[in-house]
Amino acid sequence: MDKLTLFKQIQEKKSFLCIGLDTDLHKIPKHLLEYEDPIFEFNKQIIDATKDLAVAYKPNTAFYEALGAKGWQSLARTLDYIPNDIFTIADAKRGDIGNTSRLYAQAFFDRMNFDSITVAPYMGVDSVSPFLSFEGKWVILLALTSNEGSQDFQMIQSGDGKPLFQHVLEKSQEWGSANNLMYVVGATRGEFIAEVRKIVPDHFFLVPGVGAQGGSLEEVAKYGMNAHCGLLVNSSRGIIYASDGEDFAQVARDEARKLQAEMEELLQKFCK
Ligand SMILES: O=c1ccn([C@@H]2O[C@H](COP(=O)(O)O)[C@@H](O)[C@H]2O)c(=O)[nH]1
Repeated sequence: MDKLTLFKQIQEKKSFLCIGLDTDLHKIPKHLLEYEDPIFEFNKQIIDATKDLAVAYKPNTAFYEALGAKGWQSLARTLDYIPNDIFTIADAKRGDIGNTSRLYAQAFFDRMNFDSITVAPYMGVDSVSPFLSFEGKWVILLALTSNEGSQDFQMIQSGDGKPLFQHVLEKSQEWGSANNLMYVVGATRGEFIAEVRKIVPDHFFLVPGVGAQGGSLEEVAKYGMNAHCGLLVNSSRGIIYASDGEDFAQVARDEARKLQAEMEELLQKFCK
């Protein structure tokens, strides 16, 4: 999916919501365990209940990989079930020496046909470029993550006074463009979102950290939105585990709807 198509979806749905499918056998409603593939059944019902409110779905691959071959199967079935006009993100945080990265890219882009994958920048250009060579696909590079440990390396200042995340943003612009490269910027890092936006004015950000991690959606939109919205804001647990009863899909919809309604107002206010 290209940038303008993504923006069109955002305009039509009045939403920049990404729903995280962090589906855990221990957290899904007990009655689903009777199904042959409970993970897929859960995802299917969440997708059915929210597909008019979300512009992206983001399965975090760890939740599927942990289940071995069966988990990979549930992931593939889930991906196939997501409507074609909704952007898909493999939150896999990959990156290795070039020939290995190429195989990761083949796995997620050819074998599974995800639109995008999250990639760690730490190993540099040859670890990221193989993902960028896939026409029509996106790399979402970890820039400033939402977790506490982001302080450990991403905030370290080099001799020129710039934090490491700034080097990641600047250097990686030599590798890709706003048409195939997005950045992960955590909602919990509100104070830095404006700075990041100055460095990469046109790129989309994938913003995790609202909901369960406590980041502010209003702040993210105020400091991060650009003329094409430029934001995909993710919520996983806050939506998919809002109820563990038989009503889980309806309650997930209610939570997604609350975020979408807020997003509609924020788009009117800041998307200029
Ligand atoms: O900086 C990052 C990068 C990725 N994540 C992932 O996003 C979701 C967040 O889930 P919530 O339940 O909405 O907190 C999860 O898959 C993380 O692995 C992140 O949180 N921060």
